[in-house]
Amino acid sequence: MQKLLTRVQTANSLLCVGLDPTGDDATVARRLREVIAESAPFAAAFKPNLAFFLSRENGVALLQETVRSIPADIPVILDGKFGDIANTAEQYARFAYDIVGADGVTVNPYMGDDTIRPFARPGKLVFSLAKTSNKPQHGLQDAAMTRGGSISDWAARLARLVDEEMPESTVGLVVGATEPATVAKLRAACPDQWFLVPGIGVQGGDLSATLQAGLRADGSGLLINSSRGIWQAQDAGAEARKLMEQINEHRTVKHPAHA
Ligand SMILES: O=c1ccn([C@@H]2O[C@H](COP(=O)(O)O)[C@@H](O)[C@H]2O)c(=O)[nH]1
Repeated sequence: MQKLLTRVQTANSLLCVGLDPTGDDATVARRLREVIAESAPFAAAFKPNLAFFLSRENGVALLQETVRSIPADIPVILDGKFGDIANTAEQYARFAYDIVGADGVTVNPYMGDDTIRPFARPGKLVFSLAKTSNKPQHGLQDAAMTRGGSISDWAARLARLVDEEMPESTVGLVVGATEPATVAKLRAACPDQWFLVPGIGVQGGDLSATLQAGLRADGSGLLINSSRGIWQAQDAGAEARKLMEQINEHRTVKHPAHA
């Protein structure tokens, strides 16, 4: 957590650079190096998506090499959406933290509290799926997560669980930029938590509305992810800088004290 806070401050950025590498092996290795080097100055965090590495031979080695090549002061969140019973989750946690060297993970809380607990190690960042960006598919998700009340009740319950049982780690939420109204509800329910926000760019999320809905009073608390938008750009550095600046404009407008 401290690593994230320090990085957000020194880079003055809330941009999370997603690494979803596509292409043949030689292209991918070169492009990963380019994207990381060019976008690092503007990145608050990097988010490699596990699926894009596991789908290649030597994917784990490529992931380890990728994480090693990211500057040590920039947090790496392994997007694995891990979600299984406790003893299995323990194995995933070992993989993410000890084998890959990630600073944080995404988890899928569908199976219950014990899917999250093994990831809650001191200093690690755990982002639990809350409301995902794939809007048309929300029927099942809503049915599961709002069974006992609203999505805000669900988020408040998670925040309580974390406070009481996992105080040594930081648990945030994954909330899609495709539904800014839900971002606002979740921010009201969880005023202090960090939100990891995918869904801008190709998925059509509304960056401006999401920032207005989700920025905390201190102008922080969101990590806005872009994967394909940066990976596919002619100039990954220019794209990352542009996004970082767009995000910061909103921080300035909403929170003049943080200009
Ligand atoms: O709700 C979610 C949770 C995770 N993702 C992941 O984020 C990136 C988004 O990629 P873009 O190319 O910027 O659309 C990708 O790795 C997803 O698996 C998400 O999109 N929505």
